[in-house]
Amino acid sequence: MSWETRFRLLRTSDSIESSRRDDILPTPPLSTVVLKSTSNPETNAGTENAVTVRHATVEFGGGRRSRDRVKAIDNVDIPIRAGERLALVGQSGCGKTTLLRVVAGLQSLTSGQCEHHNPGSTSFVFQQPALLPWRRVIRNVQLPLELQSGNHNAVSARDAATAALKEVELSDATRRFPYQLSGGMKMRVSIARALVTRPDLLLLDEPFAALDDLLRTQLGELVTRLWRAHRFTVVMVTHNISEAIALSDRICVMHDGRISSVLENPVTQSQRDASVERSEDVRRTPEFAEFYGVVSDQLREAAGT
Ligand SMILES: Nc1ncnc2c1ncn2[C@@H]1O[C@H](COP(=O)(O)OP(=O)(O)OP(=O)(O)O)[C@@H](O)[C@H]1O
Repeated sequence: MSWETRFRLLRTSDSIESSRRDDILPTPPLSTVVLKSTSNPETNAGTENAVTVRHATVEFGGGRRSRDRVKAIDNVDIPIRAGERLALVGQSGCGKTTLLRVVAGLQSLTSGQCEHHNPGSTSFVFQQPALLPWRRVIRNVQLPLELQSGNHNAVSARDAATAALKEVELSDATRRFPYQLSGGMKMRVSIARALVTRPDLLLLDEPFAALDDLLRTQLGELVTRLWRAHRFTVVMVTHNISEAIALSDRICVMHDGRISSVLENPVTQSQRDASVERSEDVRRTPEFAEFYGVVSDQLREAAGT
């Protein structure tokens, strides 16, 4: 089955399919997933939500033996506002990645709904950049557009890839192969590849976890700059509280498959329209320290420690 066909098979779980998408796409090797979206004015009335997750439950494994079944997420309700940056935090195994995969349309639900309200595309950035080693940087970035159009030599795709690489400050590396790049450069290529389709929704699954602190901060600032420029909706999984505070508008604390609290982030809200570029400046503010304490307390409370 060609990648193009596989991508067409992926779609949002408006009415949830029972077929396992995992069977279609065992480990997505690309960071970009294009989704068809639905628009339902009734369910989005009076709101500006990009996605609404309702009573979402995902159960894995066990067959008929209920004791072997795992509820990765359990009756989760979360509206994701258009243009916001939502961070998912919580202990390992609490269901963050599963929820993100549900939003991406990569994970079918056992029950409940995930509805995308606005037409547009969704891009996914994984922890591993997963670049195709035989393709030069520019052709890696072009790939989602080629898959969308079926045209492998479109000048427009090359132009869009060139522009996306400029945005991530990699104009000098367009002709290189992935093996010629550092870890941070590979991640920037992955971000450029995610942005080249001009997504409405950007999903990040611990994208910087494998990188050192400085690089992590710089890439976080890059994502903030890109978000300011394009105002797409961002949902990000992270284990790092500082990163969640620096890069989100709301923080969703999860525990044991459930959402235990959703916190409005006062730090980025006060900085939202200010031109604070260096996240170190944000991290030094008293608001940051105070909110860090609030998020830590919520995580501890959720875990009962
Ligand atoms: N494909 C699967 N088959 C069986 N169980 C799964 C599968 N995927 C996830 N799980 C289980 O579902 C639960 C939630 O997993 P998930 O990966 O969503 O957690 P997480 O919060 O992202 O964890 P981490 O922070 O360690 O990445 C865990 O108990 C996990 O073992």
